[in-house]
Amino acid sequence: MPKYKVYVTRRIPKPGPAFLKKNDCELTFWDSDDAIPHADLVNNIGENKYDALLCMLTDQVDAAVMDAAGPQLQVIASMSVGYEHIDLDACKERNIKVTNTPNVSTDSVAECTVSLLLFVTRRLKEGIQSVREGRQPEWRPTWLCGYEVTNSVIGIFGLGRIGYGVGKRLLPFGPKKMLYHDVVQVSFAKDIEAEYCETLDEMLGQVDFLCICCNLTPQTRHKINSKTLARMKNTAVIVNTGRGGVINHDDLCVALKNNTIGGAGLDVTEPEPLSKDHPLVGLPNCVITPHMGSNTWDSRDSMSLTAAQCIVSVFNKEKPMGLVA
Ligand SMILES: O=CC(=O)O
Repeated sequence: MPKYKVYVTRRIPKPGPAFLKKNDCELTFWDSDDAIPHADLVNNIGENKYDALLCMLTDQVDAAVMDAAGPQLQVIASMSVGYEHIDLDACKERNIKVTNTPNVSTDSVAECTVSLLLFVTRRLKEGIQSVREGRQPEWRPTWLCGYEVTNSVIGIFGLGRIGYGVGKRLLPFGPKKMLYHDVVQVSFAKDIEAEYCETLDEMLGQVDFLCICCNLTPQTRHKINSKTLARMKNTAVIVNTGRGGVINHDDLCVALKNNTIGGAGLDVTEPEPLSKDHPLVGLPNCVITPHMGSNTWDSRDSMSLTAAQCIVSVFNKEKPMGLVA
């Protein structure tokens, strides 16, 4: 009989489940590629049935889930970097450990950020559409011109691992300046020649490219809004691979429509998924991808394994590598 029981809220890549099985765990899955509805999670987690919950960023893990699970539940391991979907206070009150999967999606998300940045600034969406719709004119000297990263000012909002990874990748393009804003100044910023801006406002007025790589917290929620957008250059491009909630989407839509900013590349939106009828979707200067920053086999296999390793570390009374709280 396996010693531990783990509830997994989705079908996930094999390395995590394989590791858990090797480490004396029996697994129960929400056997689907779609998210488990909250009511089903509360229902399925069953009192004192599970020692661990392996969840996704789409699962709202609140006190109701924890109470349904009962005191048997030792750890909630999210297969994600973000953990705003987990009620940390409720976990603390119940002495439940929370872990995430840092490091293993840094490269994939940083690569996605740079891809979006280039895609938007070089107006590739409009170019592709013109070909698809048979509107491609003969070569024209002033058609669909964008801006280069070379000699630009890049601003990184949130210089954690991913923000740093973005800076590292953009530095070889030869920007004029690299800036960052975060709650604290960090020493590794010098490796990417990034200067600290104590306030976001100080950074926004200067940047040609704003890369949003921060977490969603009460402090960052809707930090990009009509007021802050008004500080930006009308050619500036915003790329968001952090969390959709950092941007007020109504305000962004107005700014993009009025061309008071240049463009946006959004891998994360509010809400997710975004309806195809959302006003941002049809804008020529807005590229939206469906939260696929970490969609590489390397990242997803490692995220699965890391979440599993965190669970086993908690069982073994060791400090898990992705300990959040
Ligand atoms: O958004 C993705 C993650 O948090 O891992």
